Amino acid sequence: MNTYSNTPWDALEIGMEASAKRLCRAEDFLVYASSSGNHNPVHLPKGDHDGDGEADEPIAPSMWVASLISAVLGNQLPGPGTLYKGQNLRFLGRAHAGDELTVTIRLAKKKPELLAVFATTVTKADGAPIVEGEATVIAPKTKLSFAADDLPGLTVQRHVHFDRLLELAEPLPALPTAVVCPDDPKSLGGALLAAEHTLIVPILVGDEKKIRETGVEMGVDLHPFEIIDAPTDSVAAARAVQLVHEGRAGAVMKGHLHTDDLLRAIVKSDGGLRTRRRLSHVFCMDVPGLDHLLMITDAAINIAPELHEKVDIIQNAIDLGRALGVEVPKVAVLSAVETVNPKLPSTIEAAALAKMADRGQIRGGIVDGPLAMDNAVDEDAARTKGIRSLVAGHADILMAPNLESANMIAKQLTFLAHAEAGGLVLGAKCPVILSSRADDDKARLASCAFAVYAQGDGPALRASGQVENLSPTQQTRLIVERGGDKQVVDIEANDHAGALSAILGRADVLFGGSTVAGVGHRVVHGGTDFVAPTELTPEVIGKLRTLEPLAPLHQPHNLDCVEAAIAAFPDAVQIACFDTAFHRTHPFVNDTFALPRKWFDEGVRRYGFHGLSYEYIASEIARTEPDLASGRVVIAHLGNGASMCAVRDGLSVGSTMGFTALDGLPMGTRCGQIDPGVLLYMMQHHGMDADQIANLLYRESGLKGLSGLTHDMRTLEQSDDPHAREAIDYFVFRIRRELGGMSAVLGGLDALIFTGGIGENSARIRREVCAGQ
Ligand SMILES: Nc1ncnc2c1ncn2[C@@H]1O[C@H](COP(=O)(O)OP(=O)(O)O)[C@@H](O)[C@H]1O
Ligand SMILES: CC(=O)OP(=O)(O)O
Repeated sequence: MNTYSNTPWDALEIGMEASAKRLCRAEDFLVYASSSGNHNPVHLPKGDHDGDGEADEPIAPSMWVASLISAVLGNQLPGPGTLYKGQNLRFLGRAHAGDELTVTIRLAKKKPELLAVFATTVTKADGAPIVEGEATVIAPKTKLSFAADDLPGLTVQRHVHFDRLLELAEPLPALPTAVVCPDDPKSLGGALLAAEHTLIVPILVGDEKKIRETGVEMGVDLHPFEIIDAPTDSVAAARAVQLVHEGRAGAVMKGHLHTDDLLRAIVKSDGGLRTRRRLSHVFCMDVPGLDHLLMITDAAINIAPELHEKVDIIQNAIDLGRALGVEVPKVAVLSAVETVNPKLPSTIEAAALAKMADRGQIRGGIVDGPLAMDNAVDEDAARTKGIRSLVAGHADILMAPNLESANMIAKQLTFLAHAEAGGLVLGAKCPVILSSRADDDKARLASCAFAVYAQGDGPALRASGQVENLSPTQQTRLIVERGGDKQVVDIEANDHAGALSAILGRADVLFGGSTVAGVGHRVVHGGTDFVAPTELTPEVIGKLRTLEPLAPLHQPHNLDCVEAAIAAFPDAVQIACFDTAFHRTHPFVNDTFALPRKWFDEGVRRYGFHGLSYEYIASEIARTEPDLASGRVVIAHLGNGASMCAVRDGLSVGSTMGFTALDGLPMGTRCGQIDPGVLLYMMQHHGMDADQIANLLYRESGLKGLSGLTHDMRTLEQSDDPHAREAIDYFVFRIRRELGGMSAVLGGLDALIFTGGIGENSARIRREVCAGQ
């Protein structure tokens, strides 16, 4: 508590000084406007000072700045008991929100009858004075002190989080949205308002006559909008669902129809928008005074969810939180108390949910419970109760025990704490915007903005491409895909540096006008040192170069590209993501060779590769097949390089590739698993040196070596040559053998997933691998 005491008139001495610093905040200007009644827009956030239609930065009201002088006089010198007699002011400059101001007063004169005259100045951080003047005060006669914290707190009813999200969402691509039955002014107005703010492109689905009549009644022009005539509510809902299937809509918005009618079309098992996730509703609330968004779930759909349903409800909310920019959302599973009590079933479920999250059954956030409302959102309450938790006091998401309690929390916040609420239904193939008749414009816009975030997968892909046939004997080609349009361009390039410069040459055509802020690189080998994405400094590049002998087909080219990209974009941040990193959760038995220990310690171990591919697949499993996220999964990445990975609970527990990307499955030109005795034989009986053996194993073996024809699976599949057939048979045989071994390691198998050029495209290989399984 701040206690101030004064200096009575008798003790004041000429030259005495006091000062205070104060950061100007937009809230201060709002409080001033409210208490003084001065609503001059130049002092208000978002005010338009010059009438050009654009919001200007608010200017601190001069009398508010001057009031800071009175604070120093009243609190410090002379302090409590001081009364103004007069103050003259000269305003020399202006302050804005964000400026730090320093107020200084200096006693210039003492006069009879307790009068004291102070020179007063207010300066900005750069020392420039913005106010100068002189204060004459009646100083206190006797010693006094007071406690500042005795004042009541003030909360300004602003919704800064929504304002910020809307500002950030408006420049994003507008989301094509099927608006179902917008045939009353509220729902049509909400859709048109969101379109005006470039959040959605509405497709109006419903009774066309009624929609047009509503447009006339509201005096709005509906020409720019597509209207799809659907005579009844249920036909309109079904048509909206169809628009999503056709890829024409990325969200559905409820208009003037019963929520049940809309949801019935969405959850329809045949042709609806169901995923394996349960549908749930999330309220996102901007609560005045709270420094972050607060999400509450489920206040609208699941009445009394059971444990497994709560898993989906939490996961939906975490996914939305992440889409809204909360990196690791903190989830408080609420009950009436924060200890597990068998008489309160919600406490037992909360504890189970927290444990499930620890074990990876809920992902992407931190889940803790049971927590009571006070210690979920208030740090002091959590501290007082001695709760040690990353969530307590800081919850982003409140998971309520049931619909009634969630609904009450959300409504209390809206109507008692003046929160603004937007909401979405999640868990379907696309977000469903459910606004309520009570929503104001900001709430409606926020719900649409949430849908834009929920539907966007972070940064948008503007173009992709690859270089093919990088060899002196073939015509090298650059293939670029952009918005469904594919272009194939012949390029002059014999090596990776040439290929990269061809790519960079196109970058300007593709992204003209944009600057490159960052470049992400796949780097195959991270060794023991690099287990997470790492910025590529000269020192890091040096260390990665030492790993080139362990991945001669990849590492040197990866690093050549890094250096070419640094030269092309010197100001961009360059990040390496490692193929080995995902496998660092392997148990020792997978990673070691049965060699003397010193070799393991020196880094001679099974690293495993294709980790970026496996990590992506694992994240997609969690997103699209949550039931499998904690399952036993084998992923077969079958491309020119080929390997398999055993995944349990989303983590790699084994890989067929080893110290180098040679081991395991046979590949396009690599041998895969081989008896090391073969290499000794080659050295001892054929006099082959390391380079010759490396060339044989990396470039002349695998499908190419066995078939004697080509490394390319497409050509082998079309060939009648028996050696081609045998090469494919060997490929399939080794995959099946590894699959058996991995299933044993996992203690069973819940799913086998294929990826890579062969895995994705060759139905024949998939069929032969799975035959009889
Ligand atoms: N339709 C297809 N049928 C069979 N194999 C295919 C098909 N399309 C691509 N492939 C094979 O995929 C392999 C290349 O896989 P890919 O993952 O693109 O390569 P990389 O490992 O070099 O990234 C080649 O053997 C190619 O023949
Ligand atoms: C590690 C590896 O083999 O990679 P790729 O499949 O790209 O050759």
